[in-house]
Amino acid sequence: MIRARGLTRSFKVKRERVEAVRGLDIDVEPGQLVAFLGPNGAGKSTCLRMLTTLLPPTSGTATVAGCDIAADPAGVRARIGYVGQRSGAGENFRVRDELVNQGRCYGMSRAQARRRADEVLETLDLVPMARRTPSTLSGGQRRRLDIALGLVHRPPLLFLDEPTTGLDPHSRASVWEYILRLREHYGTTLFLTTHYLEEADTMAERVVVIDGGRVIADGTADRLKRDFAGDLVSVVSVEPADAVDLAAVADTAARMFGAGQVATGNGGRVEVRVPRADAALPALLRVLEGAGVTTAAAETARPTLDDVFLALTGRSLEESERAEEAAA
Ligand SMILES: Nc1ncnc2c1ncn2[C@@H]1O[C@H](COP(=O)(O)OP(=O)(O)OP(=O)(O)O)[C@@H](O)[C@H]1O
Repeated sequence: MIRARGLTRSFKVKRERVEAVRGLDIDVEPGQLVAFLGPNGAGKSTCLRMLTTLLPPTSGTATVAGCDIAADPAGVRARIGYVGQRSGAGENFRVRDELVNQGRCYGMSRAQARRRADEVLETLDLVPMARRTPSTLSGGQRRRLDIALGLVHRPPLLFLDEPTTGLDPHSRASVWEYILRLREHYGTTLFLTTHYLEEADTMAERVVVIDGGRVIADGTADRLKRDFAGDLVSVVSVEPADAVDLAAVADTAARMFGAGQVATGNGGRVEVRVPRADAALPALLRVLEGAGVTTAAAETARPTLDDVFLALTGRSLEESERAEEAAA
């Protein structure tokens, strides 16, 4: 459904050159739900805008829904839907008329466009809002209208740029319900961007992590966690922090388990990342006991996609988002 090779885009800002996307290679099979995950400015929207023909690449090639983005952009546009970050709906027409107008833009007859508008209103549970103007809708309803607008011409492939950003948790869950429904009922291929880690984790079958314009990881959330993060085992000793050499204990543990990350911290805490916590915890406790450390508490945690991002980049995606929000 999508095949991109070496897709690159740079911008000139004043005298500086911004490399927004640096050589994107990606293949997406029909029916897949792919989440593009990355921090602000990673290059997600620029990738989407190139794949949807809204922005020409500086170099590279891509075929989307069977059409080449450079040679046949009209063919691409006829076969895809695109829901951008900003709402595509106007303010003057009623919801149903917006959808009918959209159908007409895609060359449908008035009767066809009306029929199709009614179908998408039904699919996205917008029938009660059909006679209202978009400005009277809630954030979540409006987002559903945006998705409906992207679906009027029955595209087999739908791009969504941050479909849930700015929505409250209830509306986010509802938008996801409709996204998943599209896939289940119509087999729509879905390619979306998000910076919500839990969404990418629980909803997408494939997560493509992008940072600094480059894909740095690509796979199922479970696979990425297994390959790049591992389970976290934390053990707290009862000894005062300086009574035992916890760093030496942690080093021993790391050698035993091939641990990815080891940390010893305040309050006599030893943390190791291991492929399997259930196997490592008893052995770690034995190592600690052998070193004369009495354990007060031990716990294990499955990794998150933020742990994957941290392992790959040395930065926490969640923390960088919080810092940006605080600065804004
Ligand atoms: N039209 C433009 N002119 C100049 N620079 C741009 C333009 N569009 C994007 N950029 C720059 O390209 C880089 C990637 O931006 P992009 O919008 O693709 O990131 P993103 O991952 O979608 O971020 P966000 O999550 O904030 O939407 C950023 O450094 C951005 O400032």
